[in-house]
Amino acid sequence: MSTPILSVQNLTKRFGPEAPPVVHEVSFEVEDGEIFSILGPSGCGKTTTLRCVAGFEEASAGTIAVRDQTLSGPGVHVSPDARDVGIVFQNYALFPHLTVRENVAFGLDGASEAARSARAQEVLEMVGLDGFEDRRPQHLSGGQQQRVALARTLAPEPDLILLDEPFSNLDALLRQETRQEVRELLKNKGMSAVFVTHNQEEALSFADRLAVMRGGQLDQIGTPEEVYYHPRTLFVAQFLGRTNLLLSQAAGTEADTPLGRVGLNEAAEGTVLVSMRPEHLALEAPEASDGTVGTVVGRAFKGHDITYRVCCGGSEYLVHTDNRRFYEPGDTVAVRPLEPAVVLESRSTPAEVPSGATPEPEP
Ligand SMILES: Nc1ncnc2c1ncn2[C@@H]1O[C@H](COP(=O)(O)OP(=O)(O)OP(=O)(O)O)[C@@H](O)[C@H]1O
Repeated sequence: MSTPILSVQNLTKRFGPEAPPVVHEVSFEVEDGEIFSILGPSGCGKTTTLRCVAGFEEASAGTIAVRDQTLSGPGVHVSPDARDVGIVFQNYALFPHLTVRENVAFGLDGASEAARSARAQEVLEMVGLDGFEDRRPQHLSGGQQQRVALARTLAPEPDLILLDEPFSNLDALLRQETRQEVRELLKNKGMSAVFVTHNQEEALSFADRLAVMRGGQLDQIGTPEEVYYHPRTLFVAQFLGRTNLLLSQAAGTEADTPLGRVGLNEAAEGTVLVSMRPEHLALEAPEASDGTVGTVVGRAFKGHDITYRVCCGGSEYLVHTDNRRFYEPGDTVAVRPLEPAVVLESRSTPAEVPSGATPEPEP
């Protein structure tokens, strides 16, 4: 396999010799051309990890290498400006007194002014901002400012770019559009990126792979599909979207759950907590199903699909279905699992966690 563009091994960062680590033995690798996201709740250590990679923070332990060059390690700390890494901050940090073109040309050194200006122009065209070169940043929309910040980072063609919550200042529609455009741009240029966010949907739709972080550690690394459909911990299962938890008795690759006997994604024994996404359950007419009988207690119609809340055996479950068949609150239905349940390695003992639908993930 080729050398990863970024390799972070056992990175630990503490602010003060006696302070507890805010990043603790974090390891991950980013392949060439890959968009990698670090996803986690506020305060879990995402920005600190990114700042260590950029060189703004000195690692307390562990190593950081870009291609074959060690940037941080025992006795090594390469300064930020000597790292071939570009960074896009949350607030864009554009210079208000410079034009868009000047902002982009600012980071290009070595060349003549004419050459820098020409390069800035080229990158501005690439991000769809030709025609805006002579404006000042405050006369641009949030999405356009975002693209100026990105153009400024792309102009020196760094090996790797780091993005810290880059879309957080944009409204929902603009955020979706901008991140699609940025993703296409990075992919067209074959650039590698590490992108930090607390927004689940953003990480799932923007990244090729993501790491879920909590309390300074990485719980799981995988593709969006892997972490969403095969969460390894209770935290990952709950943080990535709503799910149903089922306290179950496992015997090999099957378990008795409150929704009947189901297959498991991996062998387990004894009392286990398993997760089943709402879209992996079906609602059926009870007379034509061998599913678990329950009562519809709520329904959220979303146009293309419907989420039902169904009460079975005293617990409420979420079932996400297409809208070919309608049920009303009060209807008797059968709930049938469509896919194997996912065994969670919960850090809390399963008995503390009741069966049923999880609440809305934060934030
Ligand atoms: N310079 C610093 N000195 C002391 N503590 C710090 C410093 N910078 C960050 N921290 C602490 O480290 C922890 C992790 O912060 P960090 O900014 O990395 O989290 P985050 O996951 O990026 O959060 P957010 O999404 O809110 O930005 C927090 O408890 C924060 O208070």
